[in-house]
Amino acid sequence: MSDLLRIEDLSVTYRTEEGPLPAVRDVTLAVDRGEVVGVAGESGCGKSTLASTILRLQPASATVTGRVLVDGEDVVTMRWGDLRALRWAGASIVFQGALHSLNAVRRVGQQIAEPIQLHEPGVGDAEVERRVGDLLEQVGLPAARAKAYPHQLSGGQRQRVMIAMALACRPDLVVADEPTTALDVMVQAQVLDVLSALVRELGVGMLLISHDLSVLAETSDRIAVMYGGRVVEQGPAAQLFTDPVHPYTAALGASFPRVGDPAARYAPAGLAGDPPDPRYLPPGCSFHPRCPIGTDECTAAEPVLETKRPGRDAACIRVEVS
Ligand SMILES: Nc1ncnc2c1ncn2[C@@H]1O[C@H](COP(=O)(O)OP(=O)(O)OP(=O)(O)O)[C@@H](O)[C@H]1O
Repeated sequence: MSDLLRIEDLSVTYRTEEGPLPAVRDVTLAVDRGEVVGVAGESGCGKSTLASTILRLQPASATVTGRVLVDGEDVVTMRWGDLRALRWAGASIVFQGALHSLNAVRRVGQQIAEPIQLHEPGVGDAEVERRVGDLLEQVGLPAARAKAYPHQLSGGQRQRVMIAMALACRPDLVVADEPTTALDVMVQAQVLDVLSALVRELGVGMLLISHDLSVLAETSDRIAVMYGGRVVEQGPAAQLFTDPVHPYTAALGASFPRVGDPAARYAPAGLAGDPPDPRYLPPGCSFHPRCPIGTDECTAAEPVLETKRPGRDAACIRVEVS
């Protein structure tokens, strides 16, 4: 129970005009201090829903069951006052597309200072300025860039500013949802290196979300792979990438070239078809219609996530325990 983040049996269902849409189903996951846990999967598998629910930023149309414990406190049932205190200071989030969310008419230093001024009103101006300079240097930018406006920075530099903002109040936990997707692959790798090194150095825990398994293999300690709203495999990052247990992980890993390869693609090349619509999940294993080793047996029941090899969990009846 000492995990910084502990997600237990989390399910998130959206109300839609066409009926309930179960975006996240029975997810259990933990992140410790100084640890980077990657969450991988194709578009629509529930990664962003998971990320937003951790800080209770999910839309009002979402019904949440299960628990999201941050430092032992359940975010799902937390009172608003405690939730406000938690955001930024206890846990912060870097969103997908954050690149465009900086205010164009304010200097980036002012924007990094804002969460500090809001959450730590006792900190004086000189100290705030010093911390902003330190944060910029930590993310690999000169402190003097605090005076720059967003348009004076490159995409990679702006993303570094977003990371500095996320770290401004010294949170214990950072949730990063596709933080570098808009950047070219070389810059992506640099920004992620900075981010994961900082997380380890500062003892922060990070949940890093990406559709690209190779990116996660380079930066995470452990990885959870999602499909159809569920975790279908989890284990140590390097092993999961080089020696996948679940056929979906294997397909996902084979589809993405390593970080830095300019030929990076965004769809699993070896996999026919699309991920399922969560409203109309196929019976049994939701991956079976696309699975290279699926049989009729796979349609009978949804496979449970179980330990197949030491430290390696997968939800697939076609994989023997060994
Ligand atoms: N506000 C919403 N209302 C209804 N359905 C939603 C809402 N947000 C997401 N969904 C649906 O929930 C499912 C999971 O979406 P989510 O964005 O969490 O997946 P994702 O893996 O992060 O994909 P992406 O990388 O494309 O954002 C999808 O079927 C999506 O259409």
